[in-house]
Amino acid sequence: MTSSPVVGVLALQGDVREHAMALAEADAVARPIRRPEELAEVDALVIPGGESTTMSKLALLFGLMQPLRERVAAGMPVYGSCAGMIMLADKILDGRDDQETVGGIDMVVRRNAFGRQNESFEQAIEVRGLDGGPVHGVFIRAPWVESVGEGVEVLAALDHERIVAVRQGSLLATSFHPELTGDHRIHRFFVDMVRARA
Ligand SMILES: NC(=O)CC[C@H](N)C(=O)O
Repeated sequence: MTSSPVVGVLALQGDVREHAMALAEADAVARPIRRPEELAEVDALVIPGGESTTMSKLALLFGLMQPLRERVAAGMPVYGSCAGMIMLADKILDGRDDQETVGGIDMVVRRNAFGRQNESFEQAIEVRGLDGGPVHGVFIRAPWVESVGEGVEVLAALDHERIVAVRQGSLLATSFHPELTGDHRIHRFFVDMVRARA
């Protein structure tokens, strides 16, 4: 792909603008996505942070859940941060009973895993495959990955224990919010994944 890939940002809820700006910095064309027709037109998608229960509800209401699953099954690259990570999990813990996910990554993700004492915090994180030193990890009522299946590559873990970044094929997920830091390396990494696939 020589021209810039078109990357949608799921715009039902959450920090859409920040991701769109980070994608633009990473040389992608960003577009907000609210309808299935819009989803059909993008090369890849970012699912932002926000509230996964609300996002799930709105995705069902807007008729996006099934098209999202179909595009993921067809290999569309997707990056999910925080609530977006939850949306990409095949299985979640501590979700709402009626909460659905898009799925695609063979992992079990626990919502709000860091608990009350640690609802929001920041920590430097070494991410596999990312040059230039650790990223500044911003965690806001963040999930962690409780377990992963064989095909999932662990890219980062806190204290060698809590998994906070994973990749499975063309799907990427982080517990933290790189879009809030001004460091666009994660978005660039994702846009490179999109280019590599084209
Ligand atoms: N910053 C976030 O995206 C928080 C995620 C939120 N706790 C959820 O369950 O969806």
